[in-house]
Amino acid sequence: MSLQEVKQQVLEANRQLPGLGLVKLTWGNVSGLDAETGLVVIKPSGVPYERLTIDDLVVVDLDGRVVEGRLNPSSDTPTHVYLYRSFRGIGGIVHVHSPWATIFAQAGRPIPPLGTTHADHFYGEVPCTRALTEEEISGHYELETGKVIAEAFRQRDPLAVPAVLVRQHAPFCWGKDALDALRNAIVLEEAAKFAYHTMMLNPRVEPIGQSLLDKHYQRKHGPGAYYGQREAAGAAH
Ligand SMILES: O=C(CO)[C@@H](O)[C@H](O)COP(=O)(O)O
Repeated sequence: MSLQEVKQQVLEANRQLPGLGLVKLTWGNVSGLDAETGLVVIKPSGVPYERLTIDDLVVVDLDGRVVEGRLNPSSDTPTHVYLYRSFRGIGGIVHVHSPWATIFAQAGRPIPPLGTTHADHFYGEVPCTRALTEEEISGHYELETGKVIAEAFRQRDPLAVPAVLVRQHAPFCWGKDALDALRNAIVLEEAAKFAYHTMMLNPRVEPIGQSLLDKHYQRKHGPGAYYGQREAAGAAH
């Protein structure tokens, strides 16, 4: 994918956020990585989505330095570039304040796999990070947010569970590109809503078993994926 194509995808994904109910005002941002150049395209800070144009997007390097663009990049840019450096193989990141996932983040609770909706996209629990320390909050906050996310994935595969809840903040999701990351953000919000109500209805509910988790995750992911049409096999749905 060329840098121009990454820009187009990042613009499209950012502009879809409000209509999908994933953000209010400007409470979110999407970025995409051009693997060929190692450059990241990200939304400008504080610009309403409906006014966003491709020329407003900002291009930064993997250290977060602006290489193209007349506007300030998203305030969360240090978090995005830290995750691109930490999680090999991801090509898009979405940060939103979607209500149900944000409720879990504020409560400091992970989202357990309670059903196949979850299992189709996340191979296990979606973790919640620890809270940032006073020192981390008063330091380089957005960089420290990236570090606390990476810390939560020391024993997890970020490609198998492409989402996290940042405690007392909100979710970050990722994928093979910006639109794939957006799909994961959509599913995360649904999984969070279903999990919240399921646990309210049945406080003793247990996570699904390994066999159902394997079956549903592997229908859409990996060499044996058979969901959808052949040309889309392996693509996220
Ligand atoms: O997490 C937050 C606010 O809590 C941020 O996501 C902003 O709400 C979006 O910032 P910009 O991308 O517009 O700088």
